[in-house]
Amino acid sequence: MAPQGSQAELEFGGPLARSGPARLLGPPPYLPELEELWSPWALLLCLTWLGLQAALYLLPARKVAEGQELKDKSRLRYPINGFQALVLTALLVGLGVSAGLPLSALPEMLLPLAFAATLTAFIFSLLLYLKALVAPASALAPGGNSGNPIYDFFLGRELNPRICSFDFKYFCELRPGLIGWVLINLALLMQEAELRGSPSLAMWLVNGFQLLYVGDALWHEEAVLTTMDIIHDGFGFMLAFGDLAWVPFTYSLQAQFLLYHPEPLGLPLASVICLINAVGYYIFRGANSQKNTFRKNPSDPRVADLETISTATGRRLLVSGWWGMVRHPNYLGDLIMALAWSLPCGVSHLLPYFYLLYFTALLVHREARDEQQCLQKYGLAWRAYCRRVPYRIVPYIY
Ligand SMILES: NC(=O)C1=CN([C@@H]2O[C@H](COP(=O)(O)OP(=O)(O)OC[C@H]3O[C@@H](n4cnc5c(N)ncnc54)[C@H](OP(=O)(O)O)[C@@H]3O)[C@@H](O)[C@H]2O)C=CC1
Ligand SMILES: CC(C)CCC[C@@H](C)[C@H]1CC=C2C3=C(CC[C@@]21C)[C@@]1(C)CC[C@H](O)C[C@@H]1CC3
Repeated sequence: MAPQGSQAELEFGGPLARSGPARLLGPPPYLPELEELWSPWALLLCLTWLGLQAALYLLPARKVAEGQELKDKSRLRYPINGFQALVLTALLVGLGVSAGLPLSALPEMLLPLAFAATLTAFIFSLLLYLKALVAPASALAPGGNSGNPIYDFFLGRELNPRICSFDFKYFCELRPGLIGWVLINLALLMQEAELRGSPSLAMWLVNGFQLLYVGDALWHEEAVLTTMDIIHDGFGFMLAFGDLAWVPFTYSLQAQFLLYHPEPLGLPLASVICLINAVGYYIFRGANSQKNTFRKNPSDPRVADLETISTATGRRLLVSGWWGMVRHPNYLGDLIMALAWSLPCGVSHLLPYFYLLYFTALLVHREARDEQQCLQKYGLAWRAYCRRVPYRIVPYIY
């Protein structure tokens, strides 16, 4: 007869008991069959989600912002209503759940949903590639026009593909993926509550931290207009897949892990993790806001006293404040937050640390690309900045 303790464990873990203890070494317990990946319902759900977010994008916006100047000296206009889309989605989901929408069934569909999102991104990128074949040369991205169809399909030929005022890259960068990510997290939290009686503290922390991150990105939506993704990169498979499939399904890995491997977390450790997230967010937001304020209005009293270097373009570079500490203080804050998102999952497995490792690689690569572009833009002034602020992301280390 099984001991009582193990029966109680089954009651709480229920069907999740199949996942067994988290192991770092050894082969994966099972690999999905092809039939487990494909579901027409998942595709329908994925397209409905995109349709809903597109409809919210088209609603009247509190502000319409102008993008950076393009090759032909024109500027595109972008609606600033991403935060509004997040709030309206939350209201719609809340209404749906109270009317019986089985949100907690979503975690069971993650694999076919991720497959459907990848398929959608692939077909969408093919259409974008075809659209770019008839676009004028001035509309092409500097990097995605090599003539090699596979390379151009991957990196994206057209810089700002649009139909009328609907901007596909700007839409995908922030909305379906980021809002989808917090929705998946919420579904995992709800399923944990159903299975174990209430969500664990670790699950609350991961949900709270990542909701703050997504809310912050949508609140400061205008800042995305100055990122290299919008200004420099074409819209091809890499970004479409990244935005629509990679972000929601891999950025939610910590919450996915916690559902299958509950991690007991005491209040003292939880407080330390909250402090780490708060420090990361403070640096991330402080650095991003300081640069955005300075770029919008260098005489703003919050940045007017900071030391700067002049460049031949007429723009100046900050060399004190956050941007005098390292050359990418915002990346440092982002990485500290990434650590805080993994710590609630304990240290028994590498999977919850996947985001931290991938993100470190992404930011190191991104920093190198940005460095290259700044060197081209600012020449000697950039070299002077690098001498003055020698570290890239982590003071005294890198
Ligand atoms: N979670 C995720 O997956 C990802 C998150 N991110 C986050 O998104 C945010 C935006 O990142 P990203 O677009 O890469 O780059 P940044 O916001 O760091 O912008 C880089 C640009 O800032 C300007 N700049 C650099 N140094 C200075 C200075 N000293 N003074 C004034 N301006 C300066 C330059 O542009 P210019 O001079 O033309 O203004 C440079 O090209 C970051 O917080 C990052 O951590 C980014 C990628 C992925
Ligand atoms: C598929 C590849 C491995 C890489 C794909 C990269 C994309 C996932 C990221 C490229 C730049 C991004 C940015 C963000 C999310 C991830 C992607 C799309 C933010 C929106 C995250 C929130 C921040 O506040 C702003 C970021 C801008 C860049």
